Amino acid sequence: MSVDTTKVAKTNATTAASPAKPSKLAGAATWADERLGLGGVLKKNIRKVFPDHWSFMLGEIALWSFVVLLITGVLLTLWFVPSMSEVQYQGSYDQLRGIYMSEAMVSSLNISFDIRGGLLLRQMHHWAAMLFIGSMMIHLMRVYFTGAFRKPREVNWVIGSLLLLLGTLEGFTGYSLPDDLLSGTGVRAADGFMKAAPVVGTYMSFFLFGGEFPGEAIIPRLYIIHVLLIPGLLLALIAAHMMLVVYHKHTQWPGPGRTEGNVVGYPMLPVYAAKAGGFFFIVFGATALMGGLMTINPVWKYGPYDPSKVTAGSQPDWYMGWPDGALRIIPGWESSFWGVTLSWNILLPILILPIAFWLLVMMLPFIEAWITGDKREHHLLQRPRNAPTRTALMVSFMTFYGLLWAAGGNDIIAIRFDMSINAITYFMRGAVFIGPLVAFIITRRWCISLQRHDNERLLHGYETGVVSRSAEGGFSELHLPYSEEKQYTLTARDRDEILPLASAEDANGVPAPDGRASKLRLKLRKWWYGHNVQKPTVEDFEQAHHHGDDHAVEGESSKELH
Ligand code: HEM
Ligand code: HEM
Repeated sequence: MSVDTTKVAKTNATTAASPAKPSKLAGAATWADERLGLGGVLKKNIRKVFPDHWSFMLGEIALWSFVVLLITGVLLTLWFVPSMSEVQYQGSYDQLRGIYMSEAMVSSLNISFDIRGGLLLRQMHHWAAMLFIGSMMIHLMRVYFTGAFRKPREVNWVIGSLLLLLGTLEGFTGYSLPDDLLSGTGVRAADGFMKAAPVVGTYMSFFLFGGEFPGEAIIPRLYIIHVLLIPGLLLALIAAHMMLVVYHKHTQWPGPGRTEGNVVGYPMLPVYAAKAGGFFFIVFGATALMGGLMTINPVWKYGPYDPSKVTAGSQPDWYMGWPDGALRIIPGWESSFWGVTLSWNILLPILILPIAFWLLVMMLPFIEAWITGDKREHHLLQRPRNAPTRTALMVSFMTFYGLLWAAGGNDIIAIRFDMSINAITYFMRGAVFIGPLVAFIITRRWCISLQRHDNERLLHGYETGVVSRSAEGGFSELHLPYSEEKQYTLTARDRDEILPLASAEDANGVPAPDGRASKLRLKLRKWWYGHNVQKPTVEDFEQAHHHGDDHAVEGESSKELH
């Protein structure tokens, strides 16, 4: 383990360089350095220290699954034909031979049945897409739950939110490409959603489809968006995301020797590069295994897109499920103005809700900072229990998302559990509002009890399970103190402070222009920290250890308490 003691703010401070050995490699390096100035950049970063924790692996899974997507995607372009011209299928899949379909669908079938390793590639590409979006979401939660989005990492959070949006769009354009029944159903739904937009809707649809739906232009257009436009944007944003991780330095968990001003971990070279590089092969191997063993998107079963067939028995990829759920449970609200119908039942769940929810998630770091007034830099992570309101907020978002997602499968729930689809719809209409509220209350209380539990153990030691009987006949359980290291780690956190606001009035009693906002802010600030439990003071420790605590066994108190 190395400790990087440079101040975090001075992230790019250079260290003294050792003279390079004169060798062929050094000659080449000097040649490149003199022209590109890479030496300085490398010197700064090659020994950069990266802290270690299993949860930091989630961002890496997103990164490496993106690389797998790039590799498999580029290979797929060798055989995929993005054309809607109708041809007769003559390939080796018996059941569809002789049927007319688009060249795109024919090429997808050929990739699946006639090109050696083609099905593996398609399935690896699709599984990698699942892994990419899934790991990105779990990574988002880890960053949020541990407070890693706080100053100075807000911009990286915003970049991450853009990545999430673009990744979802990339997935949608991807599974629209093979032009099978699932693709067509999805694209047709997108056409309907667009047309629900007031005034510009029909124009947008005509613009995208190059005329009336479906036309002959949509697959080539989606293809360019899928293989060029969005991957280019993703690549640029991921590069910026990584550069910011290096620039800010990675956050770390508190522990002995770790402060807000240093980073404890392994150097980039050789340790971290080897670990991360090796991890790429694990992600690649896992995707290959899934692609090789598990069917995904069997386009041959659905057949080519046919507007007269309403259902393919197919579902969109899971990350599209939640707006679909909102669409399924919203009442059929519509209003008419001057002969124009506004379809709220589509506008709200598909256009307004996802954008509003995404904006809210993107703004979370700024909302929290506005409420708490905390302007400090944070490089030490927080345990979720030590930020009860924040943790509860994300759990309520997850509940909202999960319930809408379940509503997206209302037909499957109805069939599998032999239930009335109307009953499920009515239940979900209430549950999406009540569920998140209940989840919020339970999580917050849960976190606060966990905080109490921590304090209890810090002050009175942990239960050993050893019960002893006193001379008087009473029973008591032996408690032992935590190790000094653990005590330090548990108490290495700030006290929550409800910072005062600037006065709502000036010296002459004139109310400040944002007086109302300030009052609201103060109320929210008090609510945010609610009943949080603060870490014990030195006095608490002394009292617990020396004044009649039956359970506590003499132990060391943390010397790091403030
Ligand atoms: C974040 C990145 C990406 C995601 C999430 C993604 C997602 C998808 C998905 C879900 C499919 C449908 C696969 C299927 O038919 O089962 C697909 C198909 C395809 N993707 Fe991607 N993709 C990504 C990047 C790329 C890149 C970079 C390329 C090429 C440069 C590419 C090329 C293709 C091609 C050619 C197909 C059609 C293959 C076929 O279905 O037969 N993809 N993509
Ligand atoms: C294409 C998708 C993404 C990739 C490839 C990616 C990759 C990474 C990697 C490798 C790290 C460092 C290791 C780690 O902490 O896991 C990281 C850190 C970070 N990511 Fe992402 N990420 C992605 C999406 C997101 C999203 C959706 C968010 C949030 C909205 C986000 C916010 C952050 C933040 C704030 C950090 C710094 C965390 C810290 O220093 O503790 N990322 N990302």
